[in-house]
Amino acid sequence: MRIFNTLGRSVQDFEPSGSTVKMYVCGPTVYDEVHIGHGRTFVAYDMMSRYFKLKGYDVIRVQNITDIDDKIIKKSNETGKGWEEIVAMYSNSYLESLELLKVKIDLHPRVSQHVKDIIDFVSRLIEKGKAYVAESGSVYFDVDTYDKYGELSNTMKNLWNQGEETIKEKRHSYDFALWKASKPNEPFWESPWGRGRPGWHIECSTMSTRYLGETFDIHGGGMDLIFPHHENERAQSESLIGHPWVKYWVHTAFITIKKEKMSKSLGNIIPLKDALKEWGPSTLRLWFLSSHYRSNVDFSDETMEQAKSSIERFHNALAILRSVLREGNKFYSSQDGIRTFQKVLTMRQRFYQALDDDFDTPSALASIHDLASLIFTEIQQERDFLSAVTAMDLMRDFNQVFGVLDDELESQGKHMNTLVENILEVRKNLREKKMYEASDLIRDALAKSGIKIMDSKEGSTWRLE
Ligand SMILES: Nc1ncnc2c1ncn2[C@@H]1O[C@H](COP(=O)(O)OP(=O)(O)OP(=O)(O)O)[C@@H](O)[C@H]1O
Ligand SMILES: [Zn+2]
Repeated sequence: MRIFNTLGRSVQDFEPSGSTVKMYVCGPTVYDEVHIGHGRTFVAYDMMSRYFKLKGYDVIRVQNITDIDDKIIKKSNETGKGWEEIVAMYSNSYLESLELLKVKIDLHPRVSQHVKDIIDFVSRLIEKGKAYVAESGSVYFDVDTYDKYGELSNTMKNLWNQGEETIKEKRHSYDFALWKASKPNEPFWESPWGRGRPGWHIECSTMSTRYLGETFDIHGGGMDLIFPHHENERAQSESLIGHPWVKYWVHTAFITIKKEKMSKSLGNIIPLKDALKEWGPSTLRLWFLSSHYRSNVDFSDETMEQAKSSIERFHNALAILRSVLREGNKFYSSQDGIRTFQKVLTMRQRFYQALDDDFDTPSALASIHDLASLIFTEIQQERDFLSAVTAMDLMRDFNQVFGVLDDELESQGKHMNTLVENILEVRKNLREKKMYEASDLIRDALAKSGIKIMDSKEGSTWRLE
């Protein structure tokens, strides 16, 4: 498997640190409704984690909720509602939307519940001489102490201007806040440096390390987060732990509207909740995954309609497969059936190769459209068990990663055994009928897909090559 790593800007072999892939993705700041731009990013990481599972890895996925932030305080002042009320309202709505969208996340840590951990993180950075306390009681990270600064985002720190307000008390204009001294009428927490609240970047360093350990495999978010958010996270985390922190930095491109990023602050959003009501989770997910996660996608009703009709097409194909499997001649295959079976195996290979190549979902989807075409023609006419059972298996794999068909079709990642056992039954049957040529064709087709069959007097066994 290969994956694009923003650190190094290249597609690299994916080698997680163990059998569990550990992922952390930056979640939303809950001061407004999440929109389909967020949804796209969350579904992209969901697709990745589903594919890892299909490949046999365990996955632990953490996505934070930013519930302390300037924008939340601003909204609270504007509306007269307490910040807790705002946070409760929008985080509930966010979690409901994720559930409807079938996005599975193991942990949703909140900043407000980790202030102690954050204070501890900041204190240790101060002890190590990487951060300093300013006159106001704010604490800043001393960027000059981290010599890899700028490596992730290709940014020159000197060009980073954070506004005049805090520059006076900072050693360098590019130092960033780890802890912000509170102003009147702002929520605050007690700390060794006086009353204040965490800066933005420190929350992700603290919570990811707390739940995933000192190194983990994937850190994700939208491309807008590469700088300064992820650059700063990396600087403070590696300064504390003293070794490389994240193996693969993965970033998603945007949903745009009239070519402009969909954004709460620009006011051009389609709330995820509304989109779910209008199109339903399957159409939305398929629409998100119809483009590569690193390409921007402009919203249009037309492409959404296309996604909707693709889902119908897949359901029709499934209905045919189910009827062939119900009434078909079980564990038997004709010459034509074997030829069709070979085609299905080629599509299966294309599907996996596409996803192995930096999660190329558009190409993977193209192979499933080809499969549907094959189901509507050859498989429907031949009604052959072997090709139908193999096609059904590929539809299951597709659904496990894309999550757009019936839930009952979700496979558990281990069903490969059942598929090969079924195919071996077909071969056994053909061999008993002395149809050795057909049986050899099946063996050769499987070998091309990396499944080696070993025949002996006791029967046939198999292994993955
Ligand atoms: N239009 C978009 N398309 C894809 N991903 C997005 C989009 N907008 C935000 N994201 C991603 O969603 C996650 C949560 O975002 P967050 O709440 O921090 O958004 P934000 O950038 O503050 O939102 P906004 O820009 O709408 O104010 C981040 O990983 C962010 O990069
Ligand atoms: Zn973050």
